[in-house]
Amino acid sequence: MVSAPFLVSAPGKVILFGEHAAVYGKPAIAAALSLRTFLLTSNNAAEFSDVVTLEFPDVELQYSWKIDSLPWNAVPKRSIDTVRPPSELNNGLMEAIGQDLVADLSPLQRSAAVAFLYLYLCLCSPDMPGMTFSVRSTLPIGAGLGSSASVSVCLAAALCLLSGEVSPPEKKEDSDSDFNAADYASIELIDAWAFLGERCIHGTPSGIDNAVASHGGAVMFQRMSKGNPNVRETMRNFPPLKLILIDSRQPRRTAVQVAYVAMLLQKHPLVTEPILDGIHALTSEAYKLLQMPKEKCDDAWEEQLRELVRVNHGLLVALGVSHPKLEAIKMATDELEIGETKLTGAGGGGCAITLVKKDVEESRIFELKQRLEGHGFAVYETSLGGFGAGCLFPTKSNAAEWEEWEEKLFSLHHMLGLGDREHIQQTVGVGSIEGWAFW
Ligand SMILES: Nc1ncnc2c1ncn2[C@@H]1O[C@H](COP(=O)(O)OP(=O)(O)O)[C@@H](O)[C@H]1O
Ligand SMILES: C[C@@](O)(CCOP(=O)(O)O)CC(=O)O
Ligand SMILES: [Mg+2]
Repeated sequence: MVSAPFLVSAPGKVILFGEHAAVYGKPAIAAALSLRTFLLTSNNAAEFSDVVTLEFPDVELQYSWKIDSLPWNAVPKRSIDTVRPPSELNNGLMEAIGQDLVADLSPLQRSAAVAFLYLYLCLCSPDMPGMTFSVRSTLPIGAGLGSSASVSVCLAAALCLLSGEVSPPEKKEDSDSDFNAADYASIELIDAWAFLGERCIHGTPSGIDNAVASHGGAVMFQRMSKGNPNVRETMRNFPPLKLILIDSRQPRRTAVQVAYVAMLLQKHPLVTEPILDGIHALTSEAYKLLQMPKEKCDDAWEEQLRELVRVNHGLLVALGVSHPKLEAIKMATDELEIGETKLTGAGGGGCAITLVKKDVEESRIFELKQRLEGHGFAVYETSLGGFGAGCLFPTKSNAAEWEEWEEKLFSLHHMLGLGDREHIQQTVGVGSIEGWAFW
């Protein structure tokens, strides 16, 4: 069991193939992003020792609850012989959280607050001290890069650490080395709790986003039904793909997009099922290609991968989850013959990825960026396949900084004038400062 203050962090993700179909038990391929979410857990001052507080400045949310007014009685009893939480939300607890505890919040804020309350009530106890949970992210929110899962993983990790369900990770040299069984068990547990957070945020997640946000790297993921364990194949020799990530800046919510596909499937099963099967088939082909030894990754290999990107986008358009702005991005990359483009994540807005052709001159990529930025789109430079969830504790060498971080980086009050989210990555970011350890 650890005590505050401490930081946890988890990455966003890019789905390369298979979004939406993943919700229906088809395989999907995704990789962790270098853009991440950070959560600071700190102890409240004495006068606020009876409240638990959320500070989520990215969604302009600040909310406190009196700890003893929370519905502790509605928390389901955990079976003593199962460590992992069930994969379904408990209806009684969801009803007890209901609308009253999160009144006046926008849907964007409410889903995050409900995810927090659900995990807090399940993992903590009324006798814990008053604490503040402050979230900041370098990820765009609601843009298909798994911000919800990275927040859910951060919440699950912090609350599991506080309750003693997991211990801080051993320090490792890099993500692939030094397998540690205790850390593996811990991150599996964090992943399972984070899945429930994702359920609170968008109803029927496949689990791929929280799997990548907790474990990091690149994975092939397949959700299994009837209590069978999900498939999660780590793709170790993931080839270095040249990708451009473009945010249409069109806001949308995953919950709405996923519900739309569910409606289509119910209304036109004979039409929709073959589309999902087509996505399944192309993801399986892409998986084989991405597993090829390096010497076989030639021009023909690259072309096949790009073709699959194009087909995947076409099938997502058929499912009705594109958006005119995503089509404008695709058209620009097609016109400049940069490569093949698909939407990534739930679509309806948010991000697209372009798999760039090998021989494209930098000047054309520059032109593309200018054109896209001219339309108000954001072009992200990021790398794929990094670390999963990790944590950072105060040490002798960083003790002086903690107070400043709490005040200047994570507080809603101080943050409002600050603007630049990249500041957080430079100040406490993974890779920017020493001391992070990953499960
Ligand atoms: N930085 C953040 N602070 C607070 N809540 C966040 C943050 N990022 C994401 N969320 C939560 O995740 C939701 C967005 O998730 P979603 O619609 O799945 O989009 P995506 O995961 O593609 O970004 C928000 O409504 C909010 O509840
Ligand atoms: C549409 C879906 O396949 C991915 C959603 O990702 P995001 O929330 O848009 O980042 C849903 C899921 O797999 O849970
Ligand atoms: Mg999401």
